[in-house]
Amino acid sequence: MVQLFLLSAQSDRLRKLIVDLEAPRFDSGSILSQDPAISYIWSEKNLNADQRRAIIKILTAKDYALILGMPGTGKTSTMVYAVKALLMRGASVLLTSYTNSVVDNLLIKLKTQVISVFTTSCKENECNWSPSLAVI
Ligand SMILES: Nc1ncnc2c1ncn2[C@@H]1O[C@H](COP(=O)(O)OP(=O)(O)OP(=O)(O)O)[C@@H](O)[C@H]1O
Repeated sequence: MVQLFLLSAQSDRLRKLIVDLEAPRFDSGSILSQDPAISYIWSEKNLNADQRRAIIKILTAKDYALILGMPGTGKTSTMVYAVKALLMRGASVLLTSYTNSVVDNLLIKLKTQVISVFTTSCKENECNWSPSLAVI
């Protein structure tokens, strides 16, 4: 919150987004890049076209991305693959929600999906558990 009141370029940008409701920006150039996270999303067969497009938006967001969908349309599943793609990039991910049950559902799905990302950092039976995923 205090960031909004500071005199810096970053705070100025935050004020434009939050107070002036300026539209968020997306990096259209990186869609064609060699980013493994984007390649992974293009190749993931369990995603439909809308889910894939939503995750590409998340991965190319310069400010933020909002995903909107009717109940049961696959938002939670989309977030699982988005989190996996972000972790591939080495990003830190904070999961939070208005209700505990939404976070619980996400974690149940992440349990089967994200473990493989964590285990890639295992060497000789010693795992370096990454603190990249935080849950509130
Ligand atoms: N691409 C897909 N192909 C087939 N089934 C899918 C796909 N995406 C999601 N589903 C299935 O659709 C159902 C609803 O998905 P999900 O829970 O992700 O939706 P949601 O939008 O988060 O739902 P809610 O709004 O109720 O929280 C689940 O059974 C999920 O496995």
